[in-house]
Amino acid sequence: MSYLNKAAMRSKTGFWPNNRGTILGVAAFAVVIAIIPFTASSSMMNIAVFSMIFALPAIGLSLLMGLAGQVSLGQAAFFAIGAYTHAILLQKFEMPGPVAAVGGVAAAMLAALLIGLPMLRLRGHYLALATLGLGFIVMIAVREWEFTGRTTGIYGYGRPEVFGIPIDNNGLFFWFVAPFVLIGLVLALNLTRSRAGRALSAVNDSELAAESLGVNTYALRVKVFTLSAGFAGLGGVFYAYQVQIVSPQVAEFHVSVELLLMVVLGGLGSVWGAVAGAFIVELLSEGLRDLIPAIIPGATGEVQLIGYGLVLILVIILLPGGLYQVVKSAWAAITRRRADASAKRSPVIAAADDDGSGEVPTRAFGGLPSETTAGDGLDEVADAAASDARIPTVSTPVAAGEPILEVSGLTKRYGGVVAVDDVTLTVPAGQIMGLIGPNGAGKTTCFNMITGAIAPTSGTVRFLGEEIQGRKPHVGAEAGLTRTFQNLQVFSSTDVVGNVYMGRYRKGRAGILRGMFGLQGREQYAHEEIARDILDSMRLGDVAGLAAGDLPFGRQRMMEVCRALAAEPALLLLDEPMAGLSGSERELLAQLLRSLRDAGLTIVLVEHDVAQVMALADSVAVLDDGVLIAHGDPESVRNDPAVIVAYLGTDAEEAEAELKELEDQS
Ligand SMILES: Nc1ncnc2c1ncn2[C@@H]1O[C@H](COP(=O)(O)OP(=O)(O)OP(=O)(O)O)[C@@H](O)[C@H]1O
Repeated sequence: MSYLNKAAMRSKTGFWPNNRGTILGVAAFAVVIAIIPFTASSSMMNIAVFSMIFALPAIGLSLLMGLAGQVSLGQAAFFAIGAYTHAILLQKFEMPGPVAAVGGVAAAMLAALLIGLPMLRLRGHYLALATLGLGFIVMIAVREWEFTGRTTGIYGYGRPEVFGIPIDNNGLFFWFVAPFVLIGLVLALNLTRSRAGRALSAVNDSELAAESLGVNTYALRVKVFTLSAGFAGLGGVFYAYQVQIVSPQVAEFHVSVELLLMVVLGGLGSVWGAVAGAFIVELLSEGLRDLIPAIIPGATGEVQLIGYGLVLILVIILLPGGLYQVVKSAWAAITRRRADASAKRSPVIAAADDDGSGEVPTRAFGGLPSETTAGDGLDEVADAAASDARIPTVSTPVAAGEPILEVSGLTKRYGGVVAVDDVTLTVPAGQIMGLIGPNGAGKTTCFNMITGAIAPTSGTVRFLGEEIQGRKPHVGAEAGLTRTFQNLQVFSSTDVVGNVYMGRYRKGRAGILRGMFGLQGREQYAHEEIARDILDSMRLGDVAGLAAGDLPFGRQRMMEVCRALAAEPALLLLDEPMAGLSGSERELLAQLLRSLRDAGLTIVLVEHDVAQVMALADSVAVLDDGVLIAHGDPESVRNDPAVIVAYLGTDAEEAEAELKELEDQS
């Protein structure tokens, strides 16, 4: 099910989540929060307060791990920085509570920014290692530094007051912290559904594809890491208030493990899961505190870590998706049962469930079942498409015939292999250029260098007059250079329309803040409409709501083309877009490409179907062993002896006959 809920987006923009289920969930949570202090015992109240406090860093960690795909093993460091800064500002500088609290959150965010700026440039697990290191540094620093009170810590700064009322019991403190958790939860939920949140999910699925649609992955990750630390810092502020003493214990490794456990137990990628995880781990921690000394006499707090470790291992093995997955599966089972029941009642739906599986195709328009295999029913729709296909908007920043892409001396070496050797080419605007060559000729490497997926060994790439070689793919994408991939790069965590919606990224403006405050509903809705229109134009409207990973290969390829077109590119690089398509799908795509070219779009087409390239392209460039051996109009390239020999590895006359035969066959 797509996050993009049209009706909800039409009706609502603003702070509160724009999804009925979420609003109900938040309202129910608010009611539970209101009731707990009246019903819980004093020991349960204590657990509830700490659950609320730790829910804040857990929400932050859930955003970082679930959304941005980055692991932090030192969330406790930011929690501790928040707690210490708050306590120091209160006690040593006698600042008012709210100012000290803002200082605590700001200090945690600043520390994250300083760590994140260098670390998030690196790929892999560097952030996890850096945050682990930071955790130890913070713990040792506060333990050794006179200013932070060494092992004794900071204390004697008094309890908070709200409108003159001292917050001096667990019930009041629970209500004091609860609104912040509730607001934090709503902000985080809004973020997961926002343009920025969806971009982060896309980055998790395929960083290359997301970058190629204009997503600056580095900047987004730094922002989410900083935001995540802000949540941790706020948790630290409340912790300092609640325990009334901030000592080095707060920065210990086991606090980071506890937070990690909350997020994993709740379910990575689910903000609700992080909050539920906080309650469960606090209960578990209380249970282990009693259980472990009973099993192992004389056991200390360190042994409790073993308990956490065991639970973490068990969850990863038995419940890799955490509680979130359990709830999701249960909900899916309930809705399936409901669908079964209504199918029995409705003869129309029963007829649609023709395989008797009980699974009725979703969004089945125009009589096509949604899970068609490549080619099923497409012959007719391809014919229909010939007359009524709507053309996605294209941008035409330069006049037809003017150079839009200039590649000069482009070279890529991998050790002794020269994948691309001194290629110089100019692509004029408003034309289709075919880039062909035998396997391993260097076509994809050329695309990768032009788009920034890899840096050239030497040479320049100018797009719209700007040199972009060696820059990250989002730089070219922002300027209107979009591509598809030979090896499909599907955003499998979302549905088909969600994939194409991501193509609209460069046309959107809403950032993380607007996303968190839900101030982008209209923009999101408009982009979803465009995404659906593009899917319709490629006859994929019937599968818009399906999980992208469930589509047959050919339709995934078409979806990638739709996604690239959604970006309204000025230059579109297509890497073997016809591979795996049925005959009718190829025809539909060829037709679309012609129409797009006529509308002003410049296209570079890498394709093994030589006949299609010759029929479609205004000019053809031929690579062989990384060297550009021919470039010109299709007819002259077709008859170029060097091309014939390179392609077929035989003498020119024989090769020409073979080529003709191949073309006839295809
Ligand atoms: N990362 C890499 N490391 C080493 N060699 C590479 C790397 N990537 C590509 N190559 C080599 O560079 C050459 C060009 O590869 P490339 O994938 O660009 O060719 P291609 O024309 O796209 O081929 P195909 O039509 O089969 O997709 C090949 O010899 C390939 O083995």
